Amino acid sequence: MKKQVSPSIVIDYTGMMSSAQNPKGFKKEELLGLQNELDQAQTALSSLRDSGKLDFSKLLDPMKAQLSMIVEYADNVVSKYDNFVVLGIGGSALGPLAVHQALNHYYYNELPSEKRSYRPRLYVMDNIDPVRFNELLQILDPRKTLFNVISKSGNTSETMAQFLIVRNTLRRVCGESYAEHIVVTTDKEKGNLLPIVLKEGYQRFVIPAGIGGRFSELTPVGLLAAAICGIDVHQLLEGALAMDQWIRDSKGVYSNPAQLRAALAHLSGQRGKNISVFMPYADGLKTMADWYAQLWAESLGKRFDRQGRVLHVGQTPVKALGVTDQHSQVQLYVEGPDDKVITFVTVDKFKETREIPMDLELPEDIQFLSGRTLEELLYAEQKATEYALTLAGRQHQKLILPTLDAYNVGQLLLLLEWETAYMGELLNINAFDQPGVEEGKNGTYALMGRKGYEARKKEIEEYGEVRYVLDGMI
Ligand SMILES: O=P(O)(O)OC[C@H]1O[C@](O)(CO)[C@@H](O)[C@@H]1O
Repeated sequence: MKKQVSPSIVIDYTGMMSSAQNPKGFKKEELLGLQNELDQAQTALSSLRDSGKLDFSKLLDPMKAQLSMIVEYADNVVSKYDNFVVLGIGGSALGPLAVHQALNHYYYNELPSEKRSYRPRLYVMDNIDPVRFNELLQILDPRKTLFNVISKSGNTSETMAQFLIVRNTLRRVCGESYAEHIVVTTDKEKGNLLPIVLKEGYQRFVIPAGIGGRFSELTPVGLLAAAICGIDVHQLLEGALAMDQWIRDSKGVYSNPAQLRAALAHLSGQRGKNISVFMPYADGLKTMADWYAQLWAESLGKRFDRQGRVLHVGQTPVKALGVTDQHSQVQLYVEGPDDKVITFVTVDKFKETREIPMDLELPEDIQFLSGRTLEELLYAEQKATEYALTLAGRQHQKLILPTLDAYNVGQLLLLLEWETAYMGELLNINAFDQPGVEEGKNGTYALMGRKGYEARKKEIEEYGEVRYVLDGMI
């Protein structure tokens, strides 16, 4: 008997399919034509999961057992600190940021303490721009701040640099108790951060070995920051588990949401749509687009297939925001090259409503706004954009969240993670590594003088001895 995941995200893929307005859309049979490959993908992913190589899914349930520890720690520290600062980059920052923005008050940090239930403000320092870094430290009192250093590898230069600066400041300001202001989330056994953690006695949370950074939001990476802000982390996991089960238990492209989304992405890629636009119509989901961009780009942008043949695949993810980008990007989406497939993300019921005041004196041409709501305007704009794209023969689909709450955000995260895994199978690539990033990391080590990288340093310094530069000399 079929079970309903409730309340469930709805995937409306009408705009991808052939219709009177857009005959260029896919026919139902085209998706069914991928079913064999999707079935093979499902079998392959299921054995990967059984063998501990798909832990973003497998460890979801066990993560529930760790939640009480995370929540207990969070509840114990919240009254001691005014600020909670995540230090991390990539998957160690984008997830915490996305969930924070989706589920907390949009101006959470500006709220008076009682409106935050006396919980700390949350900052996510995901870069090493010296101005931003200094300016953050200028506005925070280190004595009232808890820093969460997050690094799966424990080796990332940016995060280590942030950590070293903060540790120095804390030592100077807080003296012997400095270690109480640092909590580290990293691998259980590996990395350069771990020996320091063990030596200096910081509170520690573990990122499971089999979960890569961009798949790690529903581990202590994201759950701790969420629990600190009072987000319902149980519901976040419940939503994720419901989606996980839906995807693992359902068969066939027209039943399985990850198969459907991956199949649509794959077919559109084959038609030369090399760009995947992620366009939420909710400001709370703006940074979800950043999280999705890393997931899609690092997982699927690959030079080789699994047999080592050169492919150079991967759709470029583009982050957009409705309705803001209707006044910036949509012209290009409607009339520019037909190389994009657009995913709208909408919220059926916003947690707030706002009426536009009734004013019968208004000039006739803006009377239509009078007495309506901002959500009505937003929905109308989204639908109108969809229609304009359809008329222009552009493909699009929509993920509809019933509400923007922890349960549905958990579902959304898992859906996007699973469809990425499926897409990796369809492309016959390894979706879980990122060799292209390593080159840059090694180059940085070399240029910064890390031991063992001397030859690389020489190589980089000698590269481009002839330079082409326009420098304003006249
Ligand atoms: O959590 P870590 O190991 O510090 O890595 C941060 C990010 O760097 C990358 O390795 C490369 O961008 C990402 O995959 C990862 O999310």
